[in-house]
Amino acid sequence: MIKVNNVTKSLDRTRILDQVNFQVQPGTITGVVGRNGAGKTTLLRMISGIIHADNGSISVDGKSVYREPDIKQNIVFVPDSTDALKAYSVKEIVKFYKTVYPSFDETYYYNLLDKFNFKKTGKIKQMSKGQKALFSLILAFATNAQYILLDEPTDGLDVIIKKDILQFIAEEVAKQDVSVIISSHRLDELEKMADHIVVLKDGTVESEVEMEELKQQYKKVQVAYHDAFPSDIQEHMDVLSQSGRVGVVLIKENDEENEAVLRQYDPILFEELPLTLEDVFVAKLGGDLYVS
Ligand SMILES: Nc1ncnc2c1ncn2[C@@H]1O[C@H](COP(=O)(O)OP(=O)(O)OP(=O)(O)O)[C@@H](O)[C@H]1O
Repeated sequence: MIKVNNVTKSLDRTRILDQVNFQVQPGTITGVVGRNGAGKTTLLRMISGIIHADNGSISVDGKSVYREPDIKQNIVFVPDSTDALKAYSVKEIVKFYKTVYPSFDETYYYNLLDKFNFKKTGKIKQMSKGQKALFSLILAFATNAQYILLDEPTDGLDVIIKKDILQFIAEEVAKQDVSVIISSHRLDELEKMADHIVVLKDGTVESEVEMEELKQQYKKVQVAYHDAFPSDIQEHMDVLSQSGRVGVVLIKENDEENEAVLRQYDPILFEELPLTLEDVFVAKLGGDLYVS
C-alpha cells in the first residue's frame, strides 16, 4: 500500500502541494485528476522518491522511499516525456533497466514488443510519439514492480493509440498484481478504469471518490413535462441540464422525497440515464470541470 500522509512541498518558495493525504490499495488503479499545474507531476515524483517532501511522509509497503531506497525496485515512474530514453536502443534499455529492476522480465518485454509490432532493433528516438508512449508502458510493466506511476500517459495522443494504451493498462492490471497511479486532466478517461479517484486542486486533495460507491450513491434521471419545466425542481435538486420542457437531474439513490417532487407534475418521460463521474463533479463540486 502507498500512504501519502500530510505531504507538503514548495518549489522556488511557492507552495505546490499542501497537506496532501491519500492511500493507494494493492491491485487497484488510482486516478489523480487535476488541471495543468495542480501538482500531479510533483506528487508522483515525490512518491517515486525523485524529490523529497518538505513535510509529511510517504510510505510504500510501510517503507520510506527516502530512508529505505530498496523499495524503489518496487516502484516505477513513467514521466510524460520519453526524453530520458531516447539515447537507448530497444535492446540497450533492457540492460539499464535490469540494473535498477532485478526482476525485469525480458520474455514478457519481447513478447509485448512483438504483439504491438515494434522492431527489436533500433533506437527509441526513432519511434513515433504514440509508439514511445506505448513502449514506455511496456517497459514499466516488464519491471515487475508492484507500483507503477504514470504521468499523463495519453496526453497528446490520437484516439486510437489512446484507446490501445488505456486498454493495455486495464488488461495488465487485471493480469498482474500491480497498483497503478495515473495522473490526468481527463476525468472522462479515468472514470472508465480507475477504482479510486483523487482530485487535486491548487495543491490540495479537493475530493476523493470510490467509483463503486459513487455509482451506488447517485442516479441521473431525464424528465420531460407537458408544460414548462417546473421551477421548484431546481430548488430541490441538482439540475445538470435543462432545455425547454426536458431536464436532466442528479438525485441520490433511494431519494424518495425528490423522486416524488419530480413525479408530482406527471412527467411524460422519466428515464434513468448512465451516470458519469463528470455529472457528480459538476453538480457537487461547483461545476468545476477537469475535462479539456
Ligand atoms: N522545478 C520547479 N520549480 C518551481 N516551480 C515548479 C517546478 N516544477 C513545477 N513547478 C510548479 O509547480 C506547479 C505544479 O506543477 P506540476 O508539474 O506538478 O503540475 P501538474 O499538475 O503535473 O501540471 P501539468 O498537467 O501541467 O503537467 C506548477 O505551478 C509549476 O509551475
